[in-house]
Parts: sequence; C-alpha cells; structure tokens
Amino acid sequence: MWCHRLSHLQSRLQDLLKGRVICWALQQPNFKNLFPLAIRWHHTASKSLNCAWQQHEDHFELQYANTVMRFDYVWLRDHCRSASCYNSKTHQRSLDTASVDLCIKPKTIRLDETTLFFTWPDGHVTRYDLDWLVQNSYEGQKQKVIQPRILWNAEIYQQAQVPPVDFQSFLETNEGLKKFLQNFLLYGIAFVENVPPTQEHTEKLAGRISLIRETMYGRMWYFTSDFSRGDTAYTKLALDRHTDTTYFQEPCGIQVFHCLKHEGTGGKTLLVDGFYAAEQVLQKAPEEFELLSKVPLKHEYIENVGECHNHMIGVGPVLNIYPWNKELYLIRYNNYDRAVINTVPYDVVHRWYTAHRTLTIELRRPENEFWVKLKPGTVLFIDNWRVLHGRESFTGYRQLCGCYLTRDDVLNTARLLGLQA
Ligand SMILES: C[N+](C)(C)CCCC[C@H](N)C(=O)O
Ligand SMILES: O=C(O)CCC(=O)C(=O)O
Ligand SMILES: [Fe+2]
Repeated sequence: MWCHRLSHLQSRLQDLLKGRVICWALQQPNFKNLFPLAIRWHHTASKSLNCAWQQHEDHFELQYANTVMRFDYVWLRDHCRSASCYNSKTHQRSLDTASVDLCIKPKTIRLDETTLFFTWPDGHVTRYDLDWLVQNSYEGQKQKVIQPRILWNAEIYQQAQVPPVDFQSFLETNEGLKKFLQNFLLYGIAFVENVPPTQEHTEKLAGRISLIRETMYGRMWYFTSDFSRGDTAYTKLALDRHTDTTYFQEPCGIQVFHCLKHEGTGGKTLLVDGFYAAEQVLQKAPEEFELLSKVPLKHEYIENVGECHNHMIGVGPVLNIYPWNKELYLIRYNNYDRAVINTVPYDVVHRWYTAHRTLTIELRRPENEFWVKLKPGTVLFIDNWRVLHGRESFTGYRQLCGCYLTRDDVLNTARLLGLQA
C-alpha cells in the first residue's frame, strides 16, 4: 500500500521539478477484478445514465460516473439527509448514530431517475442522489485533487514572477484578496506591497484574511535585537532555516513579517520550500521519507528571562502526512528547538538521524534558497506548515513586526472566495 503510493508520487516528480501544479489524488485500484462474474446487477432503464448496482450481504455496490463504489449499510443509514435525520439549515446531523443497528440492511432499494431510494426495516426512507454518492464516497474522494501546489526552488519561484498584491487592492477588493490567497496557497509565500510601515497597518492587513493567533509572544509582536525574550530571534545572529513554534501541539499556521526599519547591513530573509525538499527525499530515499513521517519527536521552548516564564512542548513527526492518501500537510523542522530525543529506541534513532541528514541536505542546497531583503512597506506571509524561514546576521538597528495567524481562518477566507483549500 505504502510502496504503491510512493511509486505513484515518484512518477510525477518530473512534473514537480518543472514547477507545474500537481495533484495528490491516489490512483484508483481496479475493482473489477475483485468480483466474481456471476453477479446479478441492476441496470438503469436508460442506457445513457450508465448506472448499475447490487445489494451484497454486508455492503452496497454502485457503478456510476466511471466509478465503482462500495458503501457500508451503517454508513448509508448514518448519512440519511431526510428532515428527521439531518438539519439542512445548520448542516448538522440530528440522527443519533448510536441508535442505528450495526447489522442494519435495507428492506428494498429502488432507483428513480438519478435518485436511489432505500427503505429501512422500520419503514424509514432515505434518498441518495447519485452524484452526491460519487462526491462523498471514499472512492470518489480519492480521485479528487487535494491541494494544488507549485513546489519550488529559487529558480522556479523567480521564473514564476508572482506579482505582489497592492495594499489598497488587498484591503478593498475581493479580487486583490483572492489573487493574494491563490498565490499563497500555490507557493506557501506571498507579498503585499505599499503598506504603510506601522504595526497598526500590518495588523489591519492580517485581520483581512484571518484571526490573529495570540501566543506568549503577544498578539502583534514587535521585536529588535534587544534579547528581551529568551530566544535567538531577539539577537543579531544568523538563523538557519526553520519553522516556528514546533513546540506547540499545533504549530502556528501562518507567519506575517513586516520589517519596519533597518539601519545597518545584512539581515536578509531566507525562504525554503520544505515540501519541495521533502519531495526530493521521497524520490531519492522513500524509506527515509517514511521514517521522518512516522517517528514522533519533541520540540521544546524553555524561557526564563525577566518576567517571562514559559515551558512549551510539542510532539509530532518532522513530516506529517494524511494517513488516507499520504499527502504531506505539515513539516516541523527546527534544529534549535528540537528537544532531547527520548521517544525513539536506539535502533531506530540512528536511521532517523540518517533520514534527517538527507532532508537537511535537500533543505540546504543553495539552489533551493530564496533570499529576499525585507523593506518597510512590504509584508511577507509565510505558510509555517510548509515554508521554512531564516535570516542572515546583521548590524545596526533592525525592527520587525508581525504576528501569527490561525490556519483554519485563512483557509476559511480562501474557500469563501471560491478557492480550493
Ligand atoms: C516571531 N517571534 C519573534 C515572535 C518569535 C520567534 C520564535 C522563535 C522560536 N525559536 C521559534 O522558532 O518558534
Ligand atoms: O529576524 C528575522 O528575520 C526572523 C527571525 C525569526 O525567525 C522569527 O522571528 O521567527
Ligand atoms: Fe522564526
């Protein structure tokens, strides 16, 4: 199962390398071979509809829209959309699933046009629209594109010439906002220009797409190299590529940076697409990719500076993938904040270090590094679940403001504007 998925991803790496949009949908297995030939199928009267179904002992099988689907009877009863089972105003289930007999089977099944009618033993009737079943079945879902992304290295990103969105159009038009979010979803980074260089305007910008995620650093943060907090970010030192807040159970979804002032040298920002690097690992060493996605580790933040006392711990693997389709959705990579490894037995930990090295080599390839000098007026949004950031050491006075955003609310805004997220 795992190997099947890996080879499928590998075969599309050529596309990735060219920086094209990729789809993460699984290949559909050939169900035809799974069934004996002597099955009595119910076919639709109209040939054009091209639908066939049959009632098995423990499941219902449907062929429609070039998809072979199998449904469990409890699942079917649980997804009844009748007025007594489902509130279509609130989109919430009213049916108590625990009241459904786990051995339930329909008494009768009938098809009328494009609607299936199931009559259950107690006389309750459920209707299913055929298209609804295709869209909501496991098999139908697997064929869907999940999140279109353009994985990038420096050249791919620069050649794409993604235009920054103007402050006014971002704030005042849905087109501007949508364009911005589209770029953000595709690349994991996006820029807004001509922003008045103040904390208030940065906050206004953030509020347009999401809720600000308040953390122990505050709601909006505003920092210089004064070591006011117990973290290297508050110094002039260089910071290697990393994602932030790896020590939260759910790392912050989005990071917003606005450089309000810099009188000095250095201080360029480094950006690296973590998903691009992970794909390289998947291609070159699939078993290492798998290990990085399976071994949980702790990250930790211990602070005792002045009035600030914090101790945060987050546990999870470096690569987080959805179990049902193996889509990578979150990279947790911060070598500064990685805690003592005590969740991994000795015979696995060495292989883990090897896998971590492979990923680090990919993340550090100069061709994967996109460097940019942040200037007052330009606000950078970073998908902290995908793109790593870092900075060059610097001299002089440098002032950065920004905030974290809740990921759910950014995606909510994107969906409301009609984007796939
Ligand atoms: C952005 N801001 C300056 C507020 C916080 C910096 C947090 C730094 C921490 N080591 C981490 O990577 O999470
Ligand atoms: O100073 C910078 O440019 C970024 C520092 C950093 O990594 C952070 O604040 O999360
Ligand atoms: Fe950071």
